[in-house]
Amino acid sequence: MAQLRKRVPSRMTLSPRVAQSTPRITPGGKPVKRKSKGPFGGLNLKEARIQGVPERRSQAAEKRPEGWKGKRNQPRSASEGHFKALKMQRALAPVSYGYRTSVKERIGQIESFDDFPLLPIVRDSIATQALKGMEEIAPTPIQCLAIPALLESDKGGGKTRKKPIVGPVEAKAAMKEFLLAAETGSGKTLAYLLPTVDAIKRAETMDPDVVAHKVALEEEKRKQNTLELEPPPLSSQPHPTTGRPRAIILLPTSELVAQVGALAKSLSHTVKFRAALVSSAYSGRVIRNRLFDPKGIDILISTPHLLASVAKSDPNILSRVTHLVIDEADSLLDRSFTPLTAEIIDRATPSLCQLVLCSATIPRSLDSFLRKRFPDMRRLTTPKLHAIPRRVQLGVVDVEKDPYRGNKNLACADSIWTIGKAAEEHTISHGKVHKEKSMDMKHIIVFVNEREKVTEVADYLQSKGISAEALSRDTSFQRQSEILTAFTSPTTPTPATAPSSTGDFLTVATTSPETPQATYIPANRCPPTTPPRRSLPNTRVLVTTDLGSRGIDTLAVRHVILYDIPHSTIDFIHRLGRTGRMGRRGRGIVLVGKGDRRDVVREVREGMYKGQALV
Ligand SMILES: Nc1ncnc2c1ncn2[C@@H]1O[C@H](COP(=O)(O)OP(=O)(O)OP(=O)(O)O)[C@@H](O)[C@H]1O
Repeated sequence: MAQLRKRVPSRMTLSPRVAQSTPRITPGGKPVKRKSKGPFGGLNLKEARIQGVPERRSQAAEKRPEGWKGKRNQPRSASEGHFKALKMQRALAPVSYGYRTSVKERIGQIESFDDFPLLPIVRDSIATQALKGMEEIAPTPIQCLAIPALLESDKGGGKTRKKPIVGPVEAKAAMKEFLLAAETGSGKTLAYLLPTVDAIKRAETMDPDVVAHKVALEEEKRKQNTLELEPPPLSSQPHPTTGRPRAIILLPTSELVAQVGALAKSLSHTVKFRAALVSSAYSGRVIRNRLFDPKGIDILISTPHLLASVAKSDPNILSRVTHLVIDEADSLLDRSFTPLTAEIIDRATPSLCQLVLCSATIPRSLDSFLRKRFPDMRRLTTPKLHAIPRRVQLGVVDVEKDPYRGNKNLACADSIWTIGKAAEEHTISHGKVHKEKSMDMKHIIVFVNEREKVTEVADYLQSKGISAEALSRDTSFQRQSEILTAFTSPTTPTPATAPSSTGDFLTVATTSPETPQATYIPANRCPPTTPPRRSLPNTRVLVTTDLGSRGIDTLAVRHVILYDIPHSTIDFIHRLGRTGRMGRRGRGIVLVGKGDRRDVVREVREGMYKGQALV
């Protein structure tokens, strides 16, 4: 037995080679793979290779959010991850969630315009001029961010830029650059205008030329009074700012020049500065008289086209500019405008103290242009940038379904009739007399993608008894101003008195993520098909292209119809931004037909419902 034990080793004894790896080469000379599967696959291993149990993650990995797939594949903003169709287009530059949160906290600390170190005369003019007639005035988020930053930079604070990266001329050492970006209708104009006016007024007392001119004027006046001579024309010398403004505001269209110009003029009545507006809407003589008024100009408001052509014949026009504002910067720095705008910036740079760009959207192309050209630019963006406010609801009309069967014009007319009739019923149900009906006048903007379509759609709507106007580049400036006046004066009820969000919108389904493709249920009445025997007396419609989507302060507009699906989220934001301005409610209706990107519409709608920034 003892002998037997010696010859047969115990079955419980491990092989002395257990820790050695399997011979790598077979007798035939081929490499051998260790079998890891099978019932004995896990035996005789130095490490337990247990499958299905996650390895311990590194400290850095533990900090990363769930579902992290590497930096490149991650959404760069909080909302980006939810959009699939929109991600294909990716039109907008992302703004991080962390930045939005930190800005929100900063904004929360400011409650009143009194919190800004504005000159008292400028501060008082906000209530008496700029926001006349409004009760309980408070700064909006972009005003909370921009006004203190721009004022501080004028006093010498903040980052400065030494030299331009691109451009022929060397920059003055103290030039500071800002990008103001905030939702549509959020008061960006005042956000840059108030600090600019403030800076102009402060500089006035320090400009030696202006001081000398003032002294000369007073001297002349004194002489006239004492000698009692026949009054000669006052000072033969024009003001130092004649033809050489201190501040310039650039806007893409004549309509916007008129709009911003009106605001600047209203402030000038109390703050006492000279604002001049020039655009192609005015004759050559008017432009010349305004630019070379012997009393001088403090702020010039113009389009880049006009200013560039003036600068060609009179380069001095840009020689004293200390403040340059490029409003609607996403348009003025797009492919078509950039050469003109960039040339103006370059020529003004030697004297510039402050360059301010302002926009409701930061397209990716603008983002990369700015990073290259103005790497030190300070970005002031609001927490809700690129989000369409939740108070704007979006309904979808399926044009392919009955009764439209692919007829978009018919669907558009029927939507307008529904809105108009609902308003009429609302007026009647509230027992208003005929005279007061004008109070409930509905202003609707219909957006089309192509200029050629503007007149066609307007004509069709007119044939259906709807008061529709076409507004395009072909419309004369005079006519454009007349049409726009009706849409820009705030005749619609204020939010406090506005009808309920469901009361006057009978047939278009409201925004809900559960029914993103909600179908338009036509009203019981048929839309008019014969020449208009009926008409909508309380409804005015404007049919336009992108021309009417930028910057126009259409306070009276409660409804926007997207006849065509906008080409990008940028256009969605600007077009829907014509309604729901400054805290008002608004409705959008999008007409979806054959071949239209329903997935894009669905995602925009979902994003709006959740209050997310679009991508
Ligand atoms: N602090 C404020 N309180 C109330 N209303 C304000 C305030 N600031 C501006 N507004 C009003 O808000 C409206 C929209 O302002 P503004 O045209 O400057 O918006 P915006 O942000 O430039 O819009 P868009 O991006 O469409 O150009 C104007 O009628 C303006 O008078």
